[in-house]
Amino acid sequence: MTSPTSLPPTVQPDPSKPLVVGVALLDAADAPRALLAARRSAPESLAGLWEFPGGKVEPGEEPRAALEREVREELGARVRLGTEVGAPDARGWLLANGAFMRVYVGVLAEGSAEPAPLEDHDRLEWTALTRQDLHALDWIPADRPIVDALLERLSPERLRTAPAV
Ligand SMILES: Nc1nc2c([nH]c(=O)n2[C@H]2C[C@H](O)[C@@H](COP(=O)(O)OP(=O)(O)OP(=O)(O)O)O2)c(=O)[nH]1
Repeated sequence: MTSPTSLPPTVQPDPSKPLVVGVALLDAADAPRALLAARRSAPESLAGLWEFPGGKVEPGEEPRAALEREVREELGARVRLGTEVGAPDARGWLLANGAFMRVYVGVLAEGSAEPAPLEDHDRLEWTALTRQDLHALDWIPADRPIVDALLERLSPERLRTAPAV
């Protein structure tokens, strides 16, 4: 399946949509080499596309707590979250339906189970942190700029001065 590489320019923010949170789950906090990409199994419109594990923040929930919950439910794993992958808009990354998504880097918490595709996904892939390998996946189009921002942030030059997580 092929998908467009960018969002249509007509997407408008929709404040009625709940915030979405996603994790850029790395294999290591120091000198990471791989990112866990997850392939959606539903709904039909998104099935087969790759994404950052996560989901919608529930009313009254704090974004990071929501993300820890989503990772527990979807992957059966516990994460240690780091800082946010900064978006051009303070509200987060604009998605195709007008919702915003905030993305945090993270690693598996000590003693966590290995992630498994328990809910919403049919495949998980530890993918090399290279432009070529990451963009070879058929991402939800709105996620491609986030992949680029992540690669920029994890560039060797940046990692020399700031830890990944
Ligand atoms: N989790 C996630 N959702 C994304 C990404 N990119 C993107 O456009 N989305 C969209 C897809 C969905 O419309 C929405 C997230 O919904 P979801 O189905 O993952 O949320 P959820 O787990 O809370 O599910 P539900 O309660 O609605 O069933 O954000 C991404 O990288 N990760």
